Amino acid sequence: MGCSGRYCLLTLFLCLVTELALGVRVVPKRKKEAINVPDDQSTSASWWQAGTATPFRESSNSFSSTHGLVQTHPTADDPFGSSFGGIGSTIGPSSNPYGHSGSGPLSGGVRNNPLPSIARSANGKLSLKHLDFTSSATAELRRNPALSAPDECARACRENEPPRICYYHFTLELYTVLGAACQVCTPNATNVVWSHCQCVLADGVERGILTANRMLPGPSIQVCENDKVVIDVENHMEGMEVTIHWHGIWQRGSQYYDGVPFVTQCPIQQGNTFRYQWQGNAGTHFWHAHTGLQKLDGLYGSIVVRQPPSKDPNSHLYDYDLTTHVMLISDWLHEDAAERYPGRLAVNTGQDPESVLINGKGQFRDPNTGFMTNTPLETFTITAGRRYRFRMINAFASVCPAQVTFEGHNLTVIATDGEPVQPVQVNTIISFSGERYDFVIEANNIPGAYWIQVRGLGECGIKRAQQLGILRYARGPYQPSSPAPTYDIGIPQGVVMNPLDAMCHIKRDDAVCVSNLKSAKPVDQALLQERPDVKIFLPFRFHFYKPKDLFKENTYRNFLVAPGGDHVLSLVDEISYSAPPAPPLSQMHELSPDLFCNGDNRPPNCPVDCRCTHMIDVPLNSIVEIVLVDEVQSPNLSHPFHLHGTPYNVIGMGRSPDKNIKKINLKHALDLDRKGLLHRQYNLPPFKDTLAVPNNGYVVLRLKADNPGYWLFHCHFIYHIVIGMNLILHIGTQRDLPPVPPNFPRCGHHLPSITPPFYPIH
Ligand SMILES: NCCC(=O)NCCc1ccc(O)c(O)c1
Repeated sequence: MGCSGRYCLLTLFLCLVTELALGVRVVPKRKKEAINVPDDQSTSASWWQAGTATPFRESSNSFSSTHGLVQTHPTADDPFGSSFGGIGSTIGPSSNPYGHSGSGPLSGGVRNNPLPSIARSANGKLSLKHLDFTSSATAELRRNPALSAPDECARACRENEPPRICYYHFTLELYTVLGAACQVCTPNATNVVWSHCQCVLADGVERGILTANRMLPGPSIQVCENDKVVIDVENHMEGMEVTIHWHGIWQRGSQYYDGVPFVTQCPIQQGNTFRYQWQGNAGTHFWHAHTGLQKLDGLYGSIVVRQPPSKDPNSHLYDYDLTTHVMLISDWLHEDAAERYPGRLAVNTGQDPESVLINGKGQFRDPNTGFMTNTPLETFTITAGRRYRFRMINAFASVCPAQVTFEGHNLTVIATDGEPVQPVQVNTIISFSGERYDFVIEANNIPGAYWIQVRGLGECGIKRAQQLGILRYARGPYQPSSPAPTYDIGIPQGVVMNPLDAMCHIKRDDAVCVSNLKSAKPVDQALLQERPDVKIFLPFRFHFYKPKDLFKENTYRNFLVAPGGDHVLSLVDEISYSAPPAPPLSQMHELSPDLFCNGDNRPPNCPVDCRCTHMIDVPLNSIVEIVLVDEVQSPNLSHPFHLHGTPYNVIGMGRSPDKNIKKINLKHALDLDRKGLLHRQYNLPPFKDTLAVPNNGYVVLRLKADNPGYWLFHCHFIYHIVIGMNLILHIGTQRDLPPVPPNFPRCGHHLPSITPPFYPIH
């Protein structure tokens, strides 16, 4: 059964046994030419056959496939056609239950199918596999004819087309990378079995994970602007509660479905299903768990809300906007994220990831043995002469910035965090947890295969975490001809989008700061008046505990053991956020006002133990300015702050102009502001919802508070969230909110009065 190679399935399992001591599943180093199994081949078991040539593909330039889904336009370069205006057909998941190609472990064979709303499998039967793995999803779609399936929603968007209701069902489970499902996904298996393959490969290293629908990333949501998106989240994670946040979706009118635990909802209990529903604002977004550390264990996936080309100011810059050209990058551990929290002192210290994944794929070189896994790398296919919109999502959870570079190709940035910007051409993009960058790649090089490098920067430099992918021209070779870039000898970086030095005000041609970007859509003039209605300075830092203060008897203070062994707590405006026992959005009247605090109203025990629900009230429709000031005393960190509910405009960004100031702080920032020395520029400041505050620097943000609700504003690093680097921006009053949905789940303490014991009954 496909076990013809030198390393058949059985051998591999023997390898596993011998490698158990390492806890790492590795395969012997392969001949160089076999490093990257083209992902179109991953319908075969070729990735198991380490070291062997891949017979029918290495020499083949055709689209034909010996099994699985068949390319229906075998002679065309690019079978997408151009009948859908500037967008091109948006396809891929149409024949793939995994959502975009990258999300399915063995996807790729389904790439480039033209736009049928229901895919045909090789045997010609209509395939319903996109519906879900669960019969409940299929049942819901059958029951309600108003609902559209994922593949029907992932389409080219047209003006005047009626909106759809797009239905998704996520089943969340504890699961395994390289579990026994991977034995089922063998060659010669029928297409149906392959299509339902539940094998998660990640970087080829075995571990326990959390999954939605047994995929990594989880299902991709790809819809058109104005579609209604309905997601039933069924929690089957043993002993875990969960919420899912739809990062970048504003939730106007659907405040209850923002997915922040104890802010907008009670977490979904094990065994329960919670129905999220919202209408998406256009752009590249993503979803992820917002509870605990679950996101880092695999609970994330892409969201793309497309528009008719006429509504995108940059649509003339690209020919195709394919479902398969979503690039979700994530950092990856080889153990549960909770193993690093609060943090260990001897082995596996700190929270830095071992690895990086591109659409859940990658390879890993074991630093102890030098052995490298041979799992498939993500491959994006393009055709010479065409221009492609790529949608990059930084789903990192750790503190590492990510640097993305494409060999031999410029990147024209056209949007960030879902919002269009005037195009700028760069060669490499540095992004932080929670950011999205959309860029255009023109297939203008020699048709071949080119490396994609994603390098973890900052603390990730210690373990040299990186990942590779391949940009491949249709009908060209599958393997890049150049040597694989390494961490230390990478693809030349050229012009950098988002340089870490944040030198944004000098003229330079080697970098573009976020604050240099110009919005490609108009900015409300009211936002740009000199005096905002509300101005909020928010310094943030760590509190470094002395261990003897931290471990006092009868105290249980929150902390993280940072990579250097420091025990730290997060403070925003000297307050460490702790969640209330029930969400203010739905149960405010039951919450004691004493729980809440802010800079004007800190609890009496501050700063010694300053934990409370940090909440700042701003009036509905006010113009708000927020100045974030990095008071963190560590040279390596820039903290990305994400705002729920509404985007902000980036008015300014920088560092102290005073060379004598070694470390910026609130007092100095106030001083600079008084002197008019905080950089502000009002000419089309870009919209963002996640922005890294430069190390030892500041950012100036503006927003119109016109979406009432309780919106979390926080550092997007997952281990900083759990030690309190959050606050709630409360816009408007209870009266401004839509009513609590009927039967909305409730939570809170159970502290009844203590009743006296019964008299014993004889
Ligand atoms: N006196 C400098 C030492 C220092 O800054 N130590 C903490 C840095 C830190 C904190 C939290 C993290 O999550 C992290 O990765 C690194």
